[in-house]
Amino acid sequence: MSPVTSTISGYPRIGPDRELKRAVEDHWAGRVDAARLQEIAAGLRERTWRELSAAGLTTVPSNTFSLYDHVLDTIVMVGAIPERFAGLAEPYFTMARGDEGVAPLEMTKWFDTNYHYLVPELPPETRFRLDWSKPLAEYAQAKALGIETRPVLLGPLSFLLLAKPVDLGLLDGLVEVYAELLERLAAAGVAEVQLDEPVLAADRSERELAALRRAYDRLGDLPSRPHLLVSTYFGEIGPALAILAGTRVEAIGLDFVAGPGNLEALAAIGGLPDKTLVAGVVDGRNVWRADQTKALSLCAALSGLADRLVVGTSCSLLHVPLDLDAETGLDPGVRARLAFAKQKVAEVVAIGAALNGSPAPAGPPPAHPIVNARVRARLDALRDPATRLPHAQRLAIQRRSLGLPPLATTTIGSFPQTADVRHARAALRAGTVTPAEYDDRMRAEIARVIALQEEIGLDVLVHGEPERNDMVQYFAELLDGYAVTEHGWVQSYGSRCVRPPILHGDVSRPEPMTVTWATYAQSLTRKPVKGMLTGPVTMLAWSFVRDDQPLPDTARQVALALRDEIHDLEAAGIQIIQVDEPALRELLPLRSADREPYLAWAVAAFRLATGGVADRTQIHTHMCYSEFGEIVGAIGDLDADVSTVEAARSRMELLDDLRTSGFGRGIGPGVWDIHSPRVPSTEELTTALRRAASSVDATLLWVNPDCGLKTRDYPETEASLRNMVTAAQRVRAEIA
Ligand SMILES: Nc1nc2c(c(=O)[nH]1)N[C@@H](CNc1ccc(C(=O)N[C@@H](CCC(=O)N[C@@H](CCC(=O)N[C@@H](CCC(=O)O)C(=O)O)C(=O)O)C(=O)O)cc1)CN2
Ligand code: MET
Ligand SMILES: [Zn+2]
Repeated sequence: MSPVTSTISGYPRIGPDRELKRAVEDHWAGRVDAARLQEIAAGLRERTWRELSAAGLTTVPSNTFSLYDHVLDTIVMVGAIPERFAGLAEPYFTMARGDEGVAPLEMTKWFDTNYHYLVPELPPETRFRLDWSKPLAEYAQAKALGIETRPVLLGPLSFLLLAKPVDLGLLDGLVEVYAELLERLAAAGVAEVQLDEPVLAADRSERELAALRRAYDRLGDLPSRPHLLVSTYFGEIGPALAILAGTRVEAIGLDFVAGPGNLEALAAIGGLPDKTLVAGVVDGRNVWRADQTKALSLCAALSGLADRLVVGTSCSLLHVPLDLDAETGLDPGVRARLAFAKQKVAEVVAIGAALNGSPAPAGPPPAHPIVNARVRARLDALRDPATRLPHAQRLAIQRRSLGLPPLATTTIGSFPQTADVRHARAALRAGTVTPAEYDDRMRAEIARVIALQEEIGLDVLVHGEPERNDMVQYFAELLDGYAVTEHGWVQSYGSRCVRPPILHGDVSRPEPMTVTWATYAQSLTRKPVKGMLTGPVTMLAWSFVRDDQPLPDTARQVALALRDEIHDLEAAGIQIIQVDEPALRELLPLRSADREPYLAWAVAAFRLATGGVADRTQIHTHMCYSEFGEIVGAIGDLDADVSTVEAARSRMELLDDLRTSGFGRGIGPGVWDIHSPRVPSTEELTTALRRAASSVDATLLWVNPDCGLKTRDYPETEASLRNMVTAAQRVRAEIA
């Protein structure tokens, strides 16, 4: 058999010090021109290719870089820029962010990750046209450096199925654009192209599978084209495997981490005797070092199931931080078990070398996770922890004690994270301000935010979350069993990044985490101030989690810590407590058969956290994503009194889902999209509220933005909130 080779399917784009974030944001602010931005981007790409090729990978990918998002790049590549952006100075960034006159494209989660992509808009009359400048330029740039690369493209079926509306009738036209692209890339010297088809990890209809066959039969039959690698990731490929095996594509990429069943599936079709298998054995989604023994025996089994074997990552390394070497503050016992992107590349190379006869690399040291016997005993004892009255009765009690108007106005929690606030935190880290001085600055910020909300006339206030670097990291820093990184940034959307904490042991709460901030804020106003917490599912979804115990067990530990926090907030006089679960939808399994058990433990964890409060305490939750319909039942099962949800970018589609499900609880459909600096007018907010009030009872309807305001600036935030309060007053008067 031919020697085993190695590759990866993608790499972080943001740079070791988030250079891309800074360059792009400086460009938006007018401080960096387009040419300089391209130069910085080219420098980052060069660095990546040199690093990957020096690490010893057999093939290095290109076109995995993006200034904002690779789906947006694909929209440009196939000429699917919607009419309203034509003729603008910078259609690319305007599609992503919108501007005063133009609404941006909808943004949503990339499968079950915390990465967000822009949703292609494909009206039926769409005519695709090739713009191959980006993949070609990146290939040529690498080639000029002496590095031969494999351009990575989002495959045509995934592009269509991620679009709105989904119209398979557009497939043939789209495939012709890909055909033209492949022919041109071949002429430019490209030997192999990777086409990503992650949609194959989710359930697909017969029609969609037929479309897959048609697309790859056509591309496979092209007389002059590069070799084709069709990659799937984030799960098991299912019936699409036999279809792809029957086409002329030369290679198939499978994820053996999220999709262990892919091994059996391969065996069941008799392997890929005439194809290359790119085996995703190193986890691209988590930060634990690979178990080399396991990986080697898996690869040994796989090598009998294909003509050639390539060792790879389970998916793009976009989802893990760049380099563990940058971390100096981690506990050595935890650190010794970690691998970030750079280290994972080395693992891929080492596994490949071992399969070719080099000595096998050492595996990670054994784990000794923190075990907290008290937490385990308490969880065992808490069997049915919910003690509340049915929600309709609770709402009546809360209505009397809170005395809120119909269409009550509120916000989702965070107010703009000003440069001042971030500087203060940076100064605390650097030791140039003391913890007491830092606390004073945060209190001053909270006082300012409370006064502003009073003045604008909001009904339910928030403290603004200035003390939180991030809604997950903040809690991870205060909980035992979690570690945080200094430089472990991962792109979430566009220029926005997060440092997912690492949950490595049993979780417990040494002391209250939010009570002093919440009670300080409440002391400044007679209006109710919401306590603000991050829910158990989101605390897991946006962290790297231990893989030595089932996720539901870990969720219960986090939930217990939150339950204690909620108890303390209630005891301190906080009447409304919001437990954010923006990631509830994100973790929904891609295959429908796995959804019910997931939703059961996710809902149980939320209820464990929130089910211990008195009936007069109002529990809110918040979620931000579209495609709310799929989980509307589970949202009811959470048994929160009020749910505020994202709705603006998807034009309030969720109201229809709610009407048909008989929701019956408080609901705040977000009336404006906070991902864009655009200020919504009073008129458009009024229209949105009228529409909402026509499907939801006014006493159940809340008025709020789509999500927290931390990424916005003050001028647009104030203007938008004022318009929102005016719109709420108008519609209140109309229905009175
Ligand atoms: N974890 C997570 N996932 C999420 C969300 C979320 O809020 N959190 N929201 C949804 C949308 N995703 C988002 C992801 C990131 C951000 C975001 O604002 N990120 C910030 C960083 C937030 C942060 O960690 N801030 C730190 C560090 C800030 C920083 O960059 N400091 C400078 C120094 C700054 C100074 O001196 O002024 C530095 O370290 O170099 C802090 O405030 O302490 C950013 O990219 O700019 C927003 C939304 C879905 N997923
Ligand atoms: C991504 S959901 C954000 C919820 C959080 N309370 C905030 O307002 O920032
Ligand atoms: Zn949100």
